[in-house]
Amino acid sequence: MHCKIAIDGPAGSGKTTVARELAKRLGIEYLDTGAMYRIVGLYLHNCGVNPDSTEEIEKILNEVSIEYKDGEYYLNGKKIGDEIRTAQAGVYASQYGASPVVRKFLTKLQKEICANRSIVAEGRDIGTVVMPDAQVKIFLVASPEVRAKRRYEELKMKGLEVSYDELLRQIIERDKLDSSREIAPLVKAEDAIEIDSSNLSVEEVVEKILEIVKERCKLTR
Ligand SMILES: Nc1ncnc2c1ncn2[C@@H]1O[C@H](COP(=O)(O)OP(=O)(O)O)[C@@H](O)[C@H]1O
Ligand SMILES: Nc1ccn([C@@H]2O[C@H](COP(=O)(O)OP(=O)(O)O)[C@@H](O)[C@H]2O)c(=O)n1
Repeated sequence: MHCKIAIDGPAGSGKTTVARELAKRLGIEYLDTGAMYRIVGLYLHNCGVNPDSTEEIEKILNEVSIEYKDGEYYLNGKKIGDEIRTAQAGVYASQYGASPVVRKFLTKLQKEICANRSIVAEGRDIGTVVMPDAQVKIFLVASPEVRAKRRYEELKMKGLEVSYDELLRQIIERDKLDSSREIAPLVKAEDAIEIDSSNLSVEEVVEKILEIVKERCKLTR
């Protein structure tokens, strides 16, 4: 039986770090759905598409192909790099991620990737929309200040010029956008287990989730 693990939560709560480590230890696939929203958001922004225009978005997405191979993403055959990891790309992902057309396009792809395999998928609507039948659903949270500090350290390490205050403002704005949008909002799934990582190390979060996985997925590792 496949083991499906959904990790949802706001920006900087630790989803990517924890999901990657879990997938590695369990020897199963991993999917970062946020990267897909960043790819589409950045592309639509660069095409000058109005986030509110369904027609314009539909027209562009009809000519877009996104592939996911061995943990790498390709947009129209071109491998995606760190250009999607900027704070601004996260803002575009949020802006265009509120469009029903973008969500339909990406959710279909995400469901195809998650089908018929054990996988750890992370994002905002995995436990509610992409993998509602996941045996393990985690809602990973942390205070906005802790999340902004983590994102600040992360981007600084990448050599990017960032301001903590600006990151905090963007994180609070994205939280609001993500949780208040009409379609597939960031909400805790009824059967999700909430974990606050504000005062936990990565290892402590991973261990907590592994315990739940072993119980629900009957995995030995
Ligand atoms: N529990 C934690 N304690 C300290 N730092 C963390 C923790 N979880 C994640 N981080 C760090 O915070 C930054 C953001 O984590 P990330 O996994 O990208 O969050 P998300 O995917 O939820 O946006 C990364 O640099 C990561 O190493
Ligand atoms: N399943 C998902 C994943 C991301 N997103 C959107 O994409 C944005 C960027 O997602 P991300 O996971 O890369 O962002 P971080 O949490 O890493 O900052 C989020 O703020 C959401 O607006 C979404 O709507 N649904």
